[in-house]
Amino acid sequence: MAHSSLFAMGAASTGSLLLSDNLNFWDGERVAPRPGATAEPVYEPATGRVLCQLTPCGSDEVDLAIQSARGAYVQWSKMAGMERARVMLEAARIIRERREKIAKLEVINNGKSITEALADIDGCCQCMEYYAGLASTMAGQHIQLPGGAFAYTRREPLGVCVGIGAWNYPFQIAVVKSAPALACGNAMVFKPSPMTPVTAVVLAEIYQEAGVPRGLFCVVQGGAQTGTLLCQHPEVAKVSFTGSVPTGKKVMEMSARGVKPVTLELGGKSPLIIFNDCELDNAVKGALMANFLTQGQVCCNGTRVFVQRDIMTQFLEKVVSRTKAIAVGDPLLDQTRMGALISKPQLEKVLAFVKQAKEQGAEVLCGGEPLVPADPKLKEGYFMSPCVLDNCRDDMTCVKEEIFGPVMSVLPFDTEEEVLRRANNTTFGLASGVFTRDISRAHRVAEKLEAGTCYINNYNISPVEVPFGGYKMSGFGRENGQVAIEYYSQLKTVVVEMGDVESLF
Ligand SMILES: NC(=O)c1ccc[n+]([C@@H]2O[C@H](COP(=O)([O-])OP(=O)(O)OC[C@H]3O[C@@H](n4cnc5c(N)ncnc54)[C@H](O)[C@@H]3O)[C@@H](O)[C@H]2O)c1
Ligand SMILES: C[N+](C)(C)CCCC=O
Repeated sequence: MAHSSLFAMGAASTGSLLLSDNLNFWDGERVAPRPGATAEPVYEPATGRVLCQLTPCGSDEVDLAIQSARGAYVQWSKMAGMERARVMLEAARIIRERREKIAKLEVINNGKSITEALADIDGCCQCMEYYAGLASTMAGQHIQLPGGAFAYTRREPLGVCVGIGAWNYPFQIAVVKSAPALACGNAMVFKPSPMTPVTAVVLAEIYQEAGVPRGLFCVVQGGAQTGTLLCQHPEVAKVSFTGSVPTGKKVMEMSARGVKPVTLELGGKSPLIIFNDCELDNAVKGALMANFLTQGQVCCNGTRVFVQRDIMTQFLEKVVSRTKAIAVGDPLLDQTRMGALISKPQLEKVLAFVKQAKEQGAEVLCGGEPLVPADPKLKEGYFMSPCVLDNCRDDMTCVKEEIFGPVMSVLPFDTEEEVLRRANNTTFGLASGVFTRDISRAHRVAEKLEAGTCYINNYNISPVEVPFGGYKMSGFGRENGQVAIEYYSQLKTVVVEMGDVESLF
C-alpha cells in the first residue's frame, strides 16, 4: 500500500503507534519478509514499547533487491540529467508536503525532539533540490590535441550503489546518500540501522511516487549479516557507509576484496576551543549545540570543550545553568528540547561513561542521571539528564572515547599552541570548532586543526552545499556539496584521432 506508515501518523502520539507495514522495498513496492524468518522487535525509545517487528533480509532477498535496482539503473542511467532532475524535484516536493508526518514517524522511531526532526526533514528537501540542480549541470571536458585530434571526458554513473546507515539521522542519511547517487544516474540499495527501519522505506515510496523507474531505490532491512551480504555482492559498484569505526573497517575490508570504492562517515571525538576573547554567550550556545543535539548522539559533536583558563568560571556558570534548563521529555511535544536515547543498552553505556568519569576524577556539574519524566507513559523510556563534566583530563576515558550521549567534557587550557596539540591528540578527525573574536587566530587555528570540518564561532551547522566528512579514523570521502558527485561517478576519457595513425611499427 502506498505510504501506509504515513497514513497511520495522523492522530499518532507518543506511545500509541504500532506499525505492521512491510519494511522491505524493491521492484517499486513494499515487500513482506520471507516466510519462516525470525523477526526482532523494534522499540519506541520514548516509551520502551515495541513499535514494529523487523525481519533481517537473507541472501535471496538481498539479491532480489540488487537485481531490481540493476534493472532500474539501465533505464535511469540513460536519461538526461534534466529528466532525472525533474523526478528528484518532485520527490523534494512530496517530502516537503509530508514533512510533519515524516518527522513524527522519525521521532517515534528515533526518540529525538520534533523540533529537530522537522529541521532534519527540511534539510532533506534542500538536499534533494540541490542534487536535482547538479544532475542537470553535470558535464565533461573537451581537450584539444595536436593535428585536430581531441579528447573529451564523460562523467558516468557507477551502477548499483549500496548505502548503509546509522540510527541517529535515519531519513537524512538515506537522503544524503541517495540524492547524489541518483543525480549521477546510479541506483541504490539502502540498509537502515535495524533500530530505525521505518523512514527509509517512506523515502522509497516517495521516490516511486515521484516517478523513478521501479527498483531504483530499494530498502533491505537487517543488521550486520545483511550489511555483509550487501558489501560482498559482486554486482554492487560502491558502498557508502555511515556508522562506527569498527564496522567501517569491516566494510572497507569487504569492499577492498571486490575493489569497490567506499565512502566512510565514521565516529568522532571533536574538539571545541573557546578562547578568552570570545563572545561568551555565543560560545556557551555553541557548546550546547555542539553537545546536545539528538541527545548527544551526533557523530561530529564537539564533546571535548577546551576553555581558556581565565574564563572557565564564567563559562561553566552559564553552560551549567542553560544545560539544567533543557526540557527533557516527550519528544513529540513542541516545547521539548531533548528526547530519549536510542535504546536501553545505549542509555546504560552512556551512564557507565559518566560513572567511570567520576571514578577517574571528573566532577559532575549537572545531569548524568537516568531521568523518569512525570508523564506515566514515558516511565520505561530511555531518558537521561544532560551532563556537564568538569575537572577533566586528556587521559580520561570520557575525553578519549566517543560516548554518543549528552555528556560534555570541559577541559582548561592556557595557550594556543598547547590547545592545538591537545585537540589534535586523537585518532579521530571528524569536526572541530573555535570561538574567538580574533579573525587571524580563528583562521590559523582552523588550518592547524586536523579535522574534516572546522566551525568558527558556531557549531553543528551543515548546509547541504557544504562538504562533510572526516580526517584520520573518522573516515574518508565527502557527503554534501558538489564534491559528493565525484564519489558517485567515474570519469571516462574518449580520445579522438582526426588524421592518419602514425605507427612506430
Ligand atoms: N560521520 C558521520 O556522518 C556519522 C553520522 C552518523 C553516525 N556516525 C557514527 O555512527 C556510530 C553510531 O551508529 P551505529 O551504532 O548505527 O553504528 P554501527 O557501526 O553499529 O552500525 C552502522 C550500520 O552498519 C550496519 N552494520 C553493522 N555491522 C555490519 C557489517 N559487518 N557489515 C555491514 N554493515 C554492518 C548496522 O546494521 C548499521 O546499519 C557512531 O560512531 C557515530 O559517530 C557517523
Ligand atoms: C546535521 N548534523 C547535526 C551536522 C549531523 C550530521 C550527521 C552526524 O551524525
